[in-house]
Amino acid sequence: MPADASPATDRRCGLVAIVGKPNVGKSTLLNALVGQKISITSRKAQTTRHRITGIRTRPTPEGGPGAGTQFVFVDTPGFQTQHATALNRSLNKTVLGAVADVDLILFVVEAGRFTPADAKVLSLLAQNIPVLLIANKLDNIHRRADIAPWLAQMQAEHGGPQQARFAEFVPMSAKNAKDIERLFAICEKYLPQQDWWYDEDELTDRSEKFLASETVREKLFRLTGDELPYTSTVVIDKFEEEPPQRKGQKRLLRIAATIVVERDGHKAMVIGDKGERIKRIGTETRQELERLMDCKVFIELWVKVRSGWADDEARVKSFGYE
Ligand SMILES: Nc1nc2c(ncn2[C@@H]2O[C@H](COP(=O)(O)OP(=O)(O)OP(=O)(O)O)[C@@H](O)[C@H]2O)c(=O)[nH]1
Repeated sequence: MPADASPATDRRCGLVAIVGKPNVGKSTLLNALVGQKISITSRKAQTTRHRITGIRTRPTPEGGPGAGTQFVFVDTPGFQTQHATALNRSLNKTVLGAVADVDLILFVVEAGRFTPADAKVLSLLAQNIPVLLIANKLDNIHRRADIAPWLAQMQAEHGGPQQARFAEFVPMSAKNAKDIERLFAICEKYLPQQDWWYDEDELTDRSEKFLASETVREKLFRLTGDELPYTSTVVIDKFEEEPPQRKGQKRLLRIAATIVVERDGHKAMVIGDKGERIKRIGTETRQELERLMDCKVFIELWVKVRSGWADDEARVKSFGYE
């Protein structure tokens, strides 16, 4: 690096979306790329349209001091759901907005398979953004030679000079550390040269609280489907941290959140039959927060109807931890 060059010129930073039909391995890939702990700060101007699910900053010492690439992974809720309605939901404009102006899209399929559902997801992606075809679960293909004809076919159908839909083809396994390294190296060049938006390793209380409300919100919409209006909100009423009681234990977060809806009907929808749905929202939120923040979580969820029903606020369910 020349002596007068600013470190920022050796930095890259950009938004990456991971999309694909359910069960192709998106969460596994995201976890492998981000690592176990999520580093997140408050929203920055550049990303107000996006919900950040993870950030990974990888220094490149050979580029000089401070050089490296920051990958900012954005959430694509509709693409990530485990339910059959996922594709319908993915048509939602909110979801499409989330991948409309990212720098790179990782389009995940299972190696050796390209189904109509995959084609549907692909058709929803903006044309002007580079898309990498991630042929995941390569370890399930026992003879590597078996994958070659399929890749050749994919190249012919989607990668030819007339139809360069995929910028690159990446056969890999999200469970293989070497493949993840290789994927980083491939992705890097698609992110613009600019300074990082986030500190390399920042994690604040405020951001954890933000992450908690975003996670409840995500589970809420994922588990209620299309019917619940996006005007429903989540308010964090309590966010308290207790240090570990003993060595080797994890800290505990006590969280209370209220889901605010507009109508009684929406409240019933959120609560579900015998409280099943809200219980699931709570359980999935707890599991995800425990994984993301490496702690124990105790979460209480309440549902409130916005218009003058404050007194009717019902404690629906509380969840413990072991
Ligand atoms: N053999 C193998 N299995 C994988 C790989 N990646 C993911 N899986 C498995 O595939 C299943 C689905 O993985 P997820 O990461 O939950 O998939 P997803 O696309 O996030 O699924 P949804 O949340 O339903 O959209 C899990 O059982 C994973 O363990 C891989 O590279 N190889």
